[in-house]
Amino acid sequence: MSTKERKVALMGFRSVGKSSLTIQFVDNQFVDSYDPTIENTFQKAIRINGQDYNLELKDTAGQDEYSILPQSYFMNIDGYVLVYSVNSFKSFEVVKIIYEKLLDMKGSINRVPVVLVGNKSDLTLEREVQYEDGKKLASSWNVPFLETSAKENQSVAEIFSMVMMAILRAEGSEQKKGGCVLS
Ligand SMILES: Nc1nc2c(ncn2[C@@H]2O[C@H](COP(=O)(O)OP(=O)(O)OP(=O)(O)O)[C@@H](O)[C@H]2O)c(=O)[nH]1
Repeated sequence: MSTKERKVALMGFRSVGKSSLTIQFVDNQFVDSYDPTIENTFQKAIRINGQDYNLELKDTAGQDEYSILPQSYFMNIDGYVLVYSVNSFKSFEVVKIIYEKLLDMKGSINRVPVVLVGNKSDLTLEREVQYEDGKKLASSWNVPFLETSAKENQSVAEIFSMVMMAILRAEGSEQKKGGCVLS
């Protein structure tokens, strides 16, 4: 079977760990230093239910509540990973604003595959956003939710299998049987 292409953008406030999650997933590495992203694209081969995909990941520059999102964040993107960090209430507020902007741009958000991610779950003493708050927000959007740690490689691969499953569901091509297998 031939390889298919899907494109996913990671969005969220500055320094929530978008690059770290991407690099952990693509290269199995965690870098402690902080280097703000302008924009980066990564590729990863992924297999879901026996089908090979080339997943293109667009690691965007961090946004804030005032950011005007460029057209390129909406064109040709199949799904979105919206990231906040559990030690930043501000980043949780910003992710809500980004979602609203996506909704405005995409129109029919119900068909736009989104996964909500609360990263830096290892920072237990600095936590400002509770698991339940993330869960509630995701439920109100009707999207999957995960808490992750790029640092400890907790639930990182799951983000990308979840977004792929959401994309396939939206396309109506999800296979009814069999689990989701990453390789
Ligand atoms: N403790 C902890 N630190 C993390 C985690 N993920 C990222 N970091 C750190 O947080 C800082 C920012 O991470 P980045 O991955 O650069 O964040 P970003 O969202 O890509 O940032 P922008 O490029 O500004 O949008 C870095 O110092 C990372 O090492 C995590 O899961 N746990």
